[in-house]
Amino acid sequence: METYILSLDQGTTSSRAILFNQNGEIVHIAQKEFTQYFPQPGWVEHDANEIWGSILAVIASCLSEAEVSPEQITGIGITNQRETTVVWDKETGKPIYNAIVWQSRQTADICEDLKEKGYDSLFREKTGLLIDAYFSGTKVKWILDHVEGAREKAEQGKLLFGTIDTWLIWKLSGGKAHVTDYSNASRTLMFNIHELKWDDELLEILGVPKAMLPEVRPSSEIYANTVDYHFFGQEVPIAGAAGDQQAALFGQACFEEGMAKNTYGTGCFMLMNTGQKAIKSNHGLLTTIAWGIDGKVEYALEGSIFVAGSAIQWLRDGLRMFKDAKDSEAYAVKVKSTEGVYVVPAFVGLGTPYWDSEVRGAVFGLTRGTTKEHFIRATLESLAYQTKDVLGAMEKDSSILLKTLRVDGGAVKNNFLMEFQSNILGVPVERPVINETTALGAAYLAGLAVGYWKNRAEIKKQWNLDRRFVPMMTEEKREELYNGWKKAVHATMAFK
Ligand SMILES: Nc1ncnc2c1ncn2[C@@H]1O[C@H](COP(=O)(O)OP(=O)(O)O)[C@@H](O)[C@H]1O
Ligand SMILES: O=P(O)(O)OC[C@H](O)CO
Repeated sequence: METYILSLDQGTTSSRAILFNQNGEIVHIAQKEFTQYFPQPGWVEHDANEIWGSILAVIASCLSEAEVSPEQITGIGITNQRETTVVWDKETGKPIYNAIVWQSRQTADICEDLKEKGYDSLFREKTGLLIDAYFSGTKVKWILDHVEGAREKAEQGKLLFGTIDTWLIWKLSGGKAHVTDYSNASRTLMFNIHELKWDDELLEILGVPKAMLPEVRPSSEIYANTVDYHFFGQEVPIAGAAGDQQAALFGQACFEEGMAKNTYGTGCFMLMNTGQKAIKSNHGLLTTIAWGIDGKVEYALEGSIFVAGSAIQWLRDGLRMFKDAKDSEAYAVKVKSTEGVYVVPAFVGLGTPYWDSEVRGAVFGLTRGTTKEHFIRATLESLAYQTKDVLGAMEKDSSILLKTLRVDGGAVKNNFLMEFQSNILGVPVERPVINETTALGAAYLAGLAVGYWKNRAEIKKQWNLDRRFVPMMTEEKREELYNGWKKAVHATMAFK
């Protein structure tokens, strides 16, 4: 009987169930989208029960479409949109408010207040993060402040908090396990990443009772079995969990210090493994836990780019320049260069290393000769320049020089972009055969816990190269182009 690992990838817009075999190959994928709620400008919420329903639906369709029975599943790995916050009633299992999504800005005022009180460096020091509405801590506070009677119930231990991994493990185990893993805990603004425990001082400042927090566990471990009715009469071990970006770092087999991956989706998330060292950033990066495994935790530096693939969607839907994102490549290669055109897609501000939420997008260098092709090429190039900005910050903070960059996500199919990325970084860019690195990472974490794979050395061998892009540009050209980008970004930030 063939056996598999089932990976549950709970993302911001859809839930997916992916079956992997022992070679780390995809056997089947099932996917389901769910509702996005925008109750006020800048707010983003999900219905945690709808997410749970979407997970049950994709599990059922994945198994039935692949004709795989539950007893063939050796273990389940979970990976999730990070920071998104759920608070629910321990008795009834009902969420007391919608899940507040990582993108949501509804706690910006709470953050301003904390910053005014001078708490920034304390949070930075202990959690590796910045005080920002992005992270879970102020979202929990918001729910406790806004739902009647919630704080009192939380203090009595009647409410539970969890990021999406915690919520799903709790549901799958029929309420047996209230746990999270180190990588997810490190995104909450409440977890001390050096002492590896919930931080009493920060909890006090945020007004979050400790009783509602999950137990923090390794990323690769059996947390509980599923209750059998979810799996048609079979109990299956839930054996691993990690936040989606950290899971992708694992799925890309970036196990050694200095190895990095960049995911090109709606935005870009770039993570560099820094081993057992938590490196403090002076250049606008986050320090985060990559995973907890083999009795220790390993850390990463992380940079965020808010607009990447969504700039290509803007060309497609906003400017109607083409019908399909993939057409951008054919247009870009019709011209030899952008002829000095730069697009700075700061539609929602700029992330690492600028952290400027007020700035908005701009275009520079237009002439009478500028064509659609130049415009498209310049927009694609902006993804690569932003990635170079992040890498520059990483190299300065870590003193590690990157040898190669591993890439994944929707936009890496664009060969022009990948060639340009390698040229502008001056290092090779490696695209793996399996682009579903997030789900694969979670499968590996679970598989290691149940002995489906022996160790990381075995996993490393399964990483297969699809294509390697090597730099062909001269150092002078690279500098000239990148200097142009830096001038464009600084001019954009000056225009407010
Ligand atoms: N060939 C391509 N060239 C450039 N961008 C692309 C290409 N194919 C997809 N994209 C972009 O990639 C993004 C989708 O990637 P995906 O990893 O699915 O994103 P997410 O997980 O953030 O939803 C879209 O924003 C799309 O515009
Ligand atoms: O769901 P994704 O892939 O957009 O990822 C969201 C990130 O984890 C947010 O930090």
